[in-house]
Amino acid sequence: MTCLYLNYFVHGIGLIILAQNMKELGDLWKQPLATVSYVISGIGIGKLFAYLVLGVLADRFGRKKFIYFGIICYLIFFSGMLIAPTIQIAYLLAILAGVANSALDTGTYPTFIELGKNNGSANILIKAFMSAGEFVLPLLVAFLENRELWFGWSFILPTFVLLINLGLFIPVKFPLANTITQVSQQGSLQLKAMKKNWLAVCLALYGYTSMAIMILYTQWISLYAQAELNFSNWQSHFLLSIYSIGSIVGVLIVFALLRKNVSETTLLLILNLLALVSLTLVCWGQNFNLLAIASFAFGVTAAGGVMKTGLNLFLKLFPRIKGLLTGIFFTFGSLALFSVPILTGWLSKTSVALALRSNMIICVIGLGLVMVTWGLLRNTTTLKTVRQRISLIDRGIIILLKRRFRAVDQVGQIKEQEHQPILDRAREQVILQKIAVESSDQQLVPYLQDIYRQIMKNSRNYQAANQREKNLNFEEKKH
Ligand SMILES: O=C(O)C(=O)C[C@]1(C(=O)O)C=C[C@@H](O)C=C1
Repeated sequence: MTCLYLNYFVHGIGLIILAQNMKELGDLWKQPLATVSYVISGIGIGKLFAYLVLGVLADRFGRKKFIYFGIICYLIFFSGMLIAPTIQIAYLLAILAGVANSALDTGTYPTFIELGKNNGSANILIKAFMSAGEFVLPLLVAFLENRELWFGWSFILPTFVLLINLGLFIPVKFPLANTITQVSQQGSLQLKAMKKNWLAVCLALYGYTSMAIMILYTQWISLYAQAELNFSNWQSHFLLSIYSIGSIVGVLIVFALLRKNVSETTLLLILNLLALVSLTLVCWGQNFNLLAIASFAFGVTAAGGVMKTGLNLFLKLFPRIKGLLTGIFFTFGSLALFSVPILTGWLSKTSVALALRSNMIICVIGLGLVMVTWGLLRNTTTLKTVRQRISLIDRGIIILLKRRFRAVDQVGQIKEQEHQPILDRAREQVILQKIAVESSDQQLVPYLQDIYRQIMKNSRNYQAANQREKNLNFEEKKH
């Protein structure tokens, strides 16, 4: 299944290749930056129209065909971009890249689930391969620029990888598409319809902002560093690469925290807050080291799995329509892919700084959405959270019971020395009486008393067993 991941390495490159070559493509097509930015928006358009349709079709017709389709579309995109005779054709090719992305996603994600593997870790690996692509490409672009080599090599590399991957992919056998999805009630939220509607709106919009924040950043950071801060070519592209490394680190952190049962809403809240802080530093800092650190931190917090965490939360809200929700969430994400380049292209006519800094507004809106979500979900209980609480209480009870058994054992020893019987009805009666007095909830008294009868029965058995064992040891020593 390596080829499924390799596709995402290429996809990571595809996401930023136009933005990273904006100047060169502008020269090639004899168009200003803003027009190249419009072309980039084509990717979003492609995804926008393809996600829901391809998602439904991939469920029906099997996954492999759609991954083939994705690879072929990407091949046409990467190789065609260099020879696109007009800006319109370039736009069509960008749309094709968006379609390729949707086809890969709708084919790959369900496949991982159908493979029965831990899809959490598969998702992490997908993201890691994507980030690897996003990491390698800016370095390659900077290398080509510095050596004054043809920028087109950055398009030839992914074409080459795709061709190799196609060869690897042909013999791969796919699991049968499993159309029955189990509805997991675990973790489904018990909320009022009104609250749910608001949450759905917030989270769908979060699909937009969480994607927009990343797209805007990757599109403008290198240009901003060059144009506004006079950073060298290498330094400017490095900022994007270090952001990609940050995103990989972020994915690992989010993965680890979610496995430790940190709540999704808390995680989203903290990450979005930190993303805003690091973005502020990037937007207003001047020093390269500071920007590099802030860019890394922004990668960790804004591109390290927050979008996926938002989606997870969304799916928990309505566990019966996961497929549709994934489509809706990614459609909102695609809206961002499509609209951000257009809006920022327009802003860049004023200044590149304005284009980059507009990300602050999106970041604040994203944080607002997460805060509303957090507010709506506060005090709500899920099966998972209540069970977590019970497990914690049980841990405490076990510690106390262990102590009780130790004390009971001591009583047993004293009783044996004093030749008293183990059973002491009077004492048991006192204990049961005390429970009735001490329990603030009278309804619980019979249940508590029953539990204590069991505890004391087990105490007696434990005492008897210990006495027997002691005597046995004593007999053995005698012989
Ligand atoms: O207090 C005692 O005599 C005990 O042995 C302890 C204990 C208990 O579990 O609390 C156990 C058995 C007796 O019948 C009464 C009480």
